[in-house]
Amino acid sequence: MAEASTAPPDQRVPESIQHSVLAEFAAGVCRDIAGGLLSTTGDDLVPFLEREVGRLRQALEDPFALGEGSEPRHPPVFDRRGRIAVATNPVVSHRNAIAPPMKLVRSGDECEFTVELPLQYQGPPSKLHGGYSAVLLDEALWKAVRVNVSAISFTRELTIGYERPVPLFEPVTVLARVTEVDGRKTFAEGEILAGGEVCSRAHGLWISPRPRE
Ligand SMILES: CCCCCCCCCCCCCC(=O)SCCNC(=O)CCNC(=O)[C@H](O)C(C)(C)COP(=O)(O)OP(=O)(O)OC[C@H]1O[C@@H](n2cnc3c(N)ncnc32)[C@H](O)[C@@H]1OP(=O)(O)O
Repeated sequence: MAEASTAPPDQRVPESIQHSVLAEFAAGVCRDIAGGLLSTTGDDLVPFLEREVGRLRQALEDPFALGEGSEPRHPPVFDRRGRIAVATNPVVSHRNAIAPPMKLVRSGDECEFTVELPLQYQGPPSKLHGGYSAVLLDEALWKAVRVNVSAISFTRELTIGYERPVPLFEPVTVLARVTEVDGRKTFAEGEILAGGEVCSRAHGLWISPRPRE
């Protein structure tokens, strides 16, 4: 995700707040369509699609129906070089239709996220696809590293243990923390929990690139 910074004085805000709200709403409709296409069949399919397209059309005609004064969660920002950057992150960005999105609820020595996964993330029936558990944990552990280590780091190793299936359609918690910092290397660990029980565990290594010569 781009690092937020103050916009240079000679540049305008990249888009109005209402357009950012609209873009995030549209991403939400896309998510609902993605899930609905997997659970809606036969004669129900066309009315389902009409309903979803209708929600989008109504929002386009009357953006204030989305809630006057509502704030976008991830509006475009200016990066360090003053360029407009959309938050593309495929796990947390409200603007990215393939992100669930996972929400950061606590940040510090330990980072805590919450997320509810719909049908498009299914592996076994009503359970999360294992590869997607790794995606959630990679993001959460990376965030813990980002919050606690000043240099940007990239995932070098990630090991996942699958102890119980992660349920779909209910809130799950993802926890992450740094365990050791050794020069450019940062080690972190974390878990996915459902109903207070650990479903998956992860540990891994994040490395910040060597400074340029
Ligand atoms: C402007 C930027 C904005 C960025 C925004 C980001 C948004 C991200 C969004 C969220 C994204 C979520 C996250 C994502 O998805 S991040 C994306 C997925 N990750 C990647 O694409 C990373 C690909 N890999 C690399 O680019 C390089 O390998 C990096 C830069 C990571 C390191 O390459 P470099 O060549 O520098 O290092 P090295 O490989 O020689 O190793 C260095 C040292 O480490 C030691 N070592 C290795 N393995 C182990 C081990 N298992 N236990 C103990 N030690 C180990 C090794 O022996 C060596 O030791 P020494 O010889 O120094 O003593």
